[in-house]
Amino acid sequence: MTAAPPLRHLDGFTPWPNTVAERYRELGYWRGEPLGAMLARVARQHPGRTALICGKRHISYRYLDERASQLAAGFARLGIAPQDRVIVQLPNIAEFFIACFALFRLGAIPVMALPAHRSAEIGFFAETTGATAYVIADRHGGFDYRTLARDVQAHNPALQHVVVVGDAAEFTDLDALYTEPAAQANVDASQVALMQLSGGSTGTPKLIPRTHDDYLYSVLESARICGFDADTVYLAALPVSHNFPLSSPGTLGTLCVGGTVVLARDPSPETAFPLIATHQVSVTALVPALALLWLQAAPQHAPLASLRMLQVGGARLSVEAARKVRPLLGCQLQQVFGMAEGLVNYTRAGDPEDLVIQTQGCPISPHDEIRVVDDDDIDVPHGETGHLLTRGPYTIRGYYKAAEHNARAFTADGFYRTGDRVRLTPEGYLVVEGRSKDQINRGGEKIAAEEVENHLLSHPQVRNAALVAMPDNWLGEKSCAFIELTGPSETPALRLALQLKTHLQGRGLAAYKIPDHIEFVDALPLTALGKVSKEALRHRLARSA
Ligand SMILES: O=C(O)c1cccc(O)c1O
Repeated sequence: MTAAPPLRHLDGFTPWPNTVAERYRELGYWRGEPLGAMLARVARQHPGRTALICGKRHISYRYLDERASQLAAGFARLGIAPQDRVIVQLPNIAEFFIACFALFRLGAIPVMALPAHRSAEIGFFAETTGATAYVIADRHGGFDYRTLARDVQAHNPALQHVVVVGDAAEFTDLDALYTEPAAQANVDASQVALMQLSGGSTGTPKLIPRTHDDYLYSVLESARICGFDADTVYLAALPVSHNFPLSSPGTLGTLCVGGTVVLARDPSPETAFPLIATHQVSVTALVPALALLWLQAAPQHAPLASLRMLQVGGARLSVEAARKVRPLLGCQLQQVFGMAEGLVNYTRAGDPEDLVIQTQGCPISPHDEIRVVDDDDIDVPHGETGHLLTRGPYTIRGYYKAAEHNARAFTADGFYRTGDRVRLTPEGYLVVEGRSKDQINRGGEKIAAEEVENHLLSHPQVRNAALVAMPDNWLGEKSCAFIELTGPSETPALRLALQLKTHLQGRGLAAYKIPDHIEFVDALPLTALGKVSKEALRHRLARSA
């Protein structure tokens, strides 16, 4: 016998301090079970049960487990090795799970891109992670991802393999990769399993490394808190790579207890309601904007009799909308306040109606540490509003390869500065009152203001730009860019605004980040310190609304 080599963490990953990690293990939170092994275990328990429903395909646990192993062997043959990063950008189809579990089994690391991402985002992920492969569907939502892959590959020679579900063109056909499984890799559960994406507030997106141990703990505990079991039928309506539908408890939370995941191609009532009826869906998750759409559509449709619970998260749900969930959809509401960096809060079954409607729930774990502080990091009295700081068994200690940013985003003793402003109720539930980070939450899609401003500044006619949130009845917030030009322009404002949007598109920015509204100003208002006053700009928007 040779001794196991000493554990080496991925470069750019910040581990928990050893003593803290030991405590999480002693408590049984970190089980040492990699995500790939979790699937194998559930498949042994429930081989014949349906794991996934994707269109007409019903995929059993046995089949999912086999396909994941076969694809892992195929990925290994391509040369994908443990800890290699692989960008996964797939719609809600079964291959997302087969590919992710294949990578988990190899100890390779899926980077969870969203279908909406374009060359600016994917190029950044490729560059930052040094990914060697990129998994896409040929087309989805009227967009050809192979075109995007060509573009990204041309700029990132390390990205050797593009693996395609569907018509592969010159690339590798995912279906051709299934191979007889070889010996399984030995995956250490304390290693990075996947990378999630931060909504962020900085000039470039941030990547969030999550380990098998911490992610599975959050998923298993979420499943327990939310009452998921083998009879749960979960409808994945939101994009499955997003942290909420992936892990809170989401699709992984369903799969870890032997339930069934129904995949919806899109979250519209027209698509989702028939799926709920046909497959007797018992629970699903939405962002508030979609919940409003469902509430509006419900009276025109047959009752969603099987639906037991609707989870709403990603942005603040209004009290008025929250009150309508039971009368109009006939199910229980659960508020979910979470973040891909870790901390997730749920309202609980059996909570008084008021807590469910008025709060965003309480943390998963008794070992989630919560602080509510003022601008000087001093704790405010219980019940007062302040900045939310947190650390715990599934909250990261650092973004991937971001030492400089990490020094600001975390306290010296490892608390993550969430950028959310909250207060605690007497019961210890959180109420989100706002945020201190420079971000726009557009119906659950987070936009980092600085990122968009940088892209705007690349236009030759733009001297300065400021992106701020604009209240919107439907999405909660939309984005408005205030622009100071380099000089007088001959072009009419409307035409210039369109040119700026086209410019951003041309830079490969995801559509949700393109400003909804553009206003030209002679000079951006400044604070006493000479910084652009976003406060003044927001005021201006409120006045003109
Ligand atoms: O990122 C989020 O908004 C989010 C919301 C609910 C639950 C989660 O896990 C999340 O990451």
